[in-house]
Amino acid sequence: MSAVEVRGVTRRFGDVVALDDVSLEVGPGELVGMLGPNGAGKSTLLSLVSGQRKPDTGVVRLDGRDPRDARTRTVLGLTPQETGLPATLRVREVVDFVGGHYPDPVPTGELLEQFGLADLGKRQTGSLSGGQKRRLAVAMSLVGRPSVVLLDEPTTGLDVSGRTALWDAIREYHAGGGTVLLTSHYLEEVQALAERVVVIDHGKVLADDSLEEVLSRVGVRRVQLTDAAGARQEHLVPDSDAFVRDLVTSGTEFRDLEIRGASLEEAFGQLVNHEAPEGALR
Ligand SMILES: Nc1ncnc2c1ncn2[C@@H]1O[C@H](COP(=O)(O)OP(=O)(O)OP(=O)(O)O)[C@@H](O)[C@H]1O
Repeated sequence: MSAVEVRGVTRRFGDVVALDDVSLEVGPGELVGMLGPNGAGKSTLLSLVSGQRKPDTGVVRLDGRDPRDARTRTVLGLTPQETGLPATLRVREVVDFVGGHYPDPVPTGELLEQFGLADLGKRQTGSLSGGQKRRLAVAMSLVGRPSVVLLDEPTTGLDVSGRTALWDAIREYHAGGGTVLLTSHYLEEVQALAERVVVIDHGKVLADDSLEEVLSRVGVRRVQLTDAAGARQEHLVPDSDAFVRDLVTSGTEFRDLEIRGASLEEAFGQLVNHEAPEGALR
């Protein structure tokens, strides 16, 4: 049985089609990264999987059951994009409160230790830095020993060491058999963590495969050259051999030709800008 199943799901907000016939399955123990530009539909998808919203059409299952049923959600941990922590409650109190909703929570001290928050247990959450709040928000998603965790941009706003520490915590959870579906704007984050990447734009799944496979299917090459006027030009092309043949045939003057594979950012840009070569995507 899939940990997460989304089948033929459409969700509109007024005239906006946030999700357009989306299907996605995440198996138990998988770690899937969801990428897409602002407004692509990622958070909407997570809100359906976590039972906060209902699809207009289609089916959403969490652990084989309806996520709108509170009993289903005892298997779920969630870090939304923004967490409204009660400012006057202490860190320990907030973790105790969330853990109290689950049958077998991780002891609060243990969890705070794991997330480098042990010294902050008595602090009111309103006094935490943005990065500390973010760490607490991710820690809270794991307090109930969930089998599935949804993380919406878990490391946004964190410095490099904070990000690395959270990656380690996510990896540890995953190594223990946990299923993770996360969104990110950091391609390096998806590359560092995910085995599989789902690219969404305008409410549609553009690609769903291993990161390497997605990149190779995009197959973008970056060609740089200096033209007759001495200006450096850059072209992102699907077939650099054909591009150079055409260049030479056309008699255009150039020098200092350089060709290399595109970076992740460039490849992702091609994917979501619909500039990918015909047939490049599934
Ligand atoms: N409650 C709402 N009311 C109206 N429109 C909404 C609502 N929630 C989302 N939308 C719209 O649905 C689309 C998808 O939004 P969503 O938040 O799912 O995108 P996202 O991929 O998570 O973006 P981001 O990376 O910026 O978080 C957007 O056009 C957004 O404006």
